[in-house]
Amino acid sequence: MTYAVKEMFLTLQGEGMQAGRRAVFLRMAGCNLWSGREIDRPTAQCRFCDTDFVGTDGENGGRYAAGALADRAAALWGEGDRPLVVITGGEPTLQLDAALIDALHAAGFEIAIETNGTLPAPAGLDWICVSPKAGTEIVQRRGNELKLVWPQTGIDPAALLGWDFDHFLIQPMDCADAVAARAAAIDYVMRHPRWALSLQTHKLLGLP
Ligand SMILES: C[S@@+](CC[C@H](N)C(=O)[O-])C[C@H]1O[C@@H](n2cnc3c(N)ncnc32)[C@H](O)[C@@H]1O
Ligand SMILES: Nc1nc2[nH]cc(C(=O)O)c2c(=O)[nH]1
Ligand code: SF4
Ligand SMILES: [Mg+2]
Repeated sequence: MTYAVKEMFLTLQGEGMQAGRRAVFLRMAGCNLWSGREIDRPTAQCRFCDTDFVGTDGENGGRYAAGALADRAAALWGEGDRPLVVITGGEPTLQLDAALIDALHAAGFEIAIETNGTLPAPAGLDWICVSPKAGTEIVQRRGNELKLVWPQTGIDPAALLGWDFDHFLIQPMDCADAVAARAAAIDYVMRHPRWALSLQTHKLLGLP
């Protein structure tokens, strides 16, 4: 079994409740809600994606076996305790399995995942962030944080509050009208204080 990796790099977690932590980002190739081709964006299930997850041509990209992938992540982490890997994509649940989780744990990592929630997250993860997309069926209804990109039509945040998450976050959509999206997100949180604002701080900082 090998994993198709778009890119892997060391940065700060930019989003959510763990924002600011040093982390190795492991971006898996491919997604089940969009092909990643611009020509398909208008008809995709998820149309606001800010990420290139096509192919394996990025920094440290390629096809890896579990042990080799964990070794490369550990090399990127280098020295320093509390190593954290954030597995994202694309949609990481298309590929992530027990063998890779075991290899990353054996290398000493805490493992966080960023997922759209349409597929079950495998057992053994240390942090689960689910980011629901309007019009999709979410099967992963428990985790550490639920991070809703806003505004999205066709999804009622109030209906998500019954799910089993510790944190409910609203993240402004990065889009042509990002100023309006930010205002809408602030307005939502001000009127619904069970939600907190999540910013994409890496973009503000010029980090990957
Ligand atoms: C690129 S996705 C990859 C992981 C997974 N496929 C998902 O959607 O959660 C990583 C995170 O970025 C968020 N995101 C994607 N496009 C965005 C945008 N234009 N503005 C704000 N957040 C965005 C997603 O909702 C998700 O929380
Ligand atoms: N720095 C940084 N933080 C992030 N948090 C979630 C990201 C993602 O694309 O999943 C992301 C990302 O792409 N970069
Ligand atoms: S589900 Fe995630 S990776 Fe897939 S298109 Fe949407 S934001 Fe991008
Ligand atoms: Mg990103």
